[in-house]
Amino acid sequence: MSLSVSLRHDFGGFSLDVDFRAPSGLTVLFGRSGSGKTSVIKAVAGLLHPDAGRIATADRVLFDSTTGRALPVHRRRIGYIFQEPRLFPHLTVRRNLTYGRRFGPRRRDRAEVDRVVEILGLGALLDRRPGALSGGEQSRVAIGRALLSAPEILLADEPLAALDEARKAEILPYFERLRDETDIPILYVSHSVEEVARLATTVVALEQGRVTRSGPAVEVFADPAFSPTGPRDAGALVEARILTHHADGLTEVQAGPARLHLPRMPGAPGDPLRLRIAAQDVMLARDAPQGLSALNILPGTVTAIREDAGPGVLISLTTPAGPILSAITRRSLSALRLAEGTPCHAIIKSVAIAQREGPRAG
Ligand SMILES: Nc1ncnc2c1ncn2[C@@H]1O[C@H](COP(=O)(O)OP(=O)(O)OP(=O)(O)O)[C@@H](O)[C@H]1O
Repeated sequence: MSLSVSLRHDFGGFSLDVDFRAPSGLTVLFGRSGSGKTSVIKAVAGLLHPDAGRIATADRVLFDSTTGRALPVHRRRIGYIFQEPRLFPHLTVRRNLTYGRRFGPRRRDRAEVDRVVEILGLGALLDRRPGALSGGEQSRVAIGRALLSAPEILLADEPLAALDEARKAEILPYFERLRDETDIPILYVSHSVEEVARLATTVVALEQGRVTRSGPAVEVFADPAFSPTGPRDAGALVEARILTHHADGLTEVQAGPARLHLPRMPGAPGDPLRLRIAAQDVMLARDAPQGLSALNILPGTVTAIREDAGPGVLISLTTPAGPILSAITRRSLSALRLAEGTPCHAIIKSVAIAQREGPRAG
């Protein structure tokens, strides 16, 4: 299932003109405050009538300005997760979850409730009222309620913004499970690079009402032109799987045909990991280095160079582990005579690799 969004709208002082596809998985609408993220979400939900455009899933048109079709909000089959949980304080968790839906005693209904309760780890909370839940638990109930509205699309507008770091860490794994275990497209608004790096299957970057970059998260993060908070924070994403935990405290992972060593990670052999390798933590060498303390050395080829004002440059390279970014100085760029197509070696300090894609919740 996928969602395609094409819309134009003029607010007077601000205009929105976007065109993107959200395949199944989690698509992060990413951008600064005022870039138009919420307006896009509202248009998909039916709360904003764009001047022109078309919004459709594979089998349903929600809005089409050329035919005049505009499904009302309640017929769009959308689950909406807000920043605030907005639960009914006088109802139990169970009744909050099923509110507004006629859940009968049918086996299928019960199985659906059970599945959502399991995914979100709500089993022990069902008879409590929201007042007796932590902020993170309330958020999980709100996510469950959105899922149980049988949505074809899930919209989440900065769902973690109101939570502290500990609560965010508690909820993130549940979004990972939703992404991996449901096949509805999830449109997720965020301006946090960490959330995007961790959750996004697809990234749609917005600036002043326009899409500046969109595509699979791994490709977008490997683009040296995509450094939303400046080159200092640039970093590539690498998809990997745990191979072995070694006795000396290192975990060995497989990334494509390459193997990397990282500080011990929780998780079992076979578990997937998404690694973020900061460009600042990757050095480059023309020849295969010898006698270095760094454990991870990958052969690569330069694919793009971004030079801005200032002493730093960002280099993108293809490696067997996937695309990697490296931040080096302009001086090193000329000393190493790097250009597109130059073969070189990326040296990654093992401690530079962070961010586990789990732990599995529930
Ligand atoms: N109904 C409206 N009338 C006029 N201008 C509007 C309206 N709704 C939004 N805008 C303007 O459109 C721009 C984008 O707003 P939007 O809420 O979509 O941004 P955002 O990226 O979600 O921002 P934030 O991260 O702060 O929530 C802003 O400049 C806002 O002032």
